[in-house]
Amino acid sequence: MTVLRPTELAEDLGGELLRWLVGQRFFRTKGHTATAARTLRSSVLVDGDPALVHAMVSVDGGAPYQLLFGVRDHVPDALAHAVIGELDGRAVYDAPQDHELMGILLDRLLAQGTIEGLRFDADASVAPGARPRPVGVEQSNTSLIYGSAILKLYRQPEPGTNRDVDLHRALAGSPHIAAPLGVLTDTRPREPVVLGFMQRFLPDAVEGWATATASVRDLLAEGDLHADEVGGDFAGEAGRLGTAVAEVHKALAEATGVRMVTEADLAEEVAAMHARLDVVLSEVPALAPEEAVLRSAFDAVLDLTTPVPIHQIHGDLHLGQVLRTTTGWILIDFEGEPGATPEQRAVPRSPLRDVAGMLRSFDYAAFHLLPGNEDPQDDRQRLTRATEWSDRNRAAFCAGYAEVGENPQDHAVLLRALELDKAVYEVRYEHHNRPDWAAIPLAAIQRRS
Ligand SMILES: Nc1ncnc2c1ncn2[C@@H]1O[C@H](COP(=O)(O)OP(=O)(O)O)[C@@H](O)[C@H]1O
Ligand SMILES: O=P(O)(O)O[C@H]1O[C@H](CO)[C@@H](O[C@H]2O[C@H](CO)[C@@H](O)[C@H](O)[C@H]2O)[C@H](O)[C@H]1O
Repeated sequence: MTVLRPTELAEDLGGELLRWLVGQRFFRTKGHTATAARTLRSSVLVDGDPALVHAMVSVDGGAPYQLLFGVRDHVPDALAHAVIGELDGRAVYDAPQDHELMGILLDRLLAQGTIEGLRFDADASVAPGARPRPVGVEQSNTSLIYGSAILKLYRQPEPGTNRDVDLHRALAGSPHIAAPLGVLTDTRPREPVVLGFMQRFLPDAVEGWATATASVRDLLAEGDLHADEVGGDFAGEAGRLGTAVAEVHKALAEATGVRMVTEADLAEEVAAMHARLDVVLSEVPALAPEEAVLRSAFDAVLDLTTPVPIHQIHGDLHLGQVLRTTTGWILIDFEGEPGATPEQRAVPRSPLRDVAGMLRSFDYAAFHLLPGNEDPQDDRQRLTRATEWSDRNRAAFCAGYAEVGENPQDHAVLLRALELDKAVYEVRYEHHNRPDWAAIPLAAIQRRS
């Protein structure tokens, strides 16, 4: 049985596909109307009922998205929510949600190596026959768990080398990463595109955000106790996390090279901070009162005289990018700064940028339960406790980091500028994605500026 017209599946689905796409978390151009989808490349990976079509689809001429379409005569109830549209009486749906098709896909790739231009290079330990399940957490790409392995399908993969894969390989052997197991590549374009990355799945892993926010909830529930008195105190974990991040930085510096920052690097960094602020100010007027203080915090970096090393870093570090396992902290997702071009992501940066990202995350964890509280008395008490939690864990993280690397607090001017720059980024992110949370980074800027 052949599948509809795979080379024009996106065009044939038309408005139905665009409506579905704009509602997906991986759709990057939020706030814009999508008007036309074009199939750049497609392959039929499974033919029959169900069928599986892999397609690279560009929306309004932008960088293509990796889409996997399932096609069935009758969609079972369990997949009804994944349906995108209907063509010639057959339902077309988001195939990563179909464990039957995703299981067949892995088996085919493992058996043949390359199928319709898609090549899977996998470690011998990846066994066929596993049926996947979804990760079940919010994410920017789409990951599937196949027994002891997890496969991340990049939804908007870039041509050329893939930073996530490269840095995991550079860190091979580190106890703070999940071991790389395989790479799925689209070999058809002149410059191959990494479509997927398989890693060891850590079944005992809990996201840092979940463990940190559980601790905050404990504290806020016990209004009369201090952060160091409640059972769920997080400071020990924050310290160990700081040490793990410093160890990853040390390994990255050794594996990818390190040099001292120059005046030109600093000037470029500061110019980028101002440019980001310009954009956010034009979109979020509530930030305007903080403009002068922010700009002077950024400019202070130009006068730095203490030497600062720069090298490849994680680039997007926050509590959602670290997993606590029974053997310690693991860092995941080395794709780098969100929204940046591959060239910008490849630029060596100060490891303090990652530290700043994590400090911002402690602040988020501490304050995310506060907005919307209507009792002003209660508000003051909870605000005090949240501030205490944030200060305690930020300090513990830096102390843990200083056991291996330089003490981040010895670089107060740069750290402050990087943290404020991250908060400015977050104001925009929240404004577009979670307006109820925009108050969290805004309040942080007001407190720290
Ligand atoms: N090796 C792993 N073991 C266990 N869970 C993992 C692993 N890698 C990722 N996860 C889970 O999948 C989620 C998404 O992974 P991530 O690489 O951050 O994807 P994305 O780039 O789509 O955000 C993580 O937050 C975590 O819950
Ligand atoms: O999912 P990504 O890694 O691409 O990151 C984006 O989404 C994050 C939210 O999931 C967002 O992070 C912000 O909120 C977190 C709490 O949900 C907090 O821990 C982070 O510190 C804060 O920056 C991130 O900014 C955005 O790029």
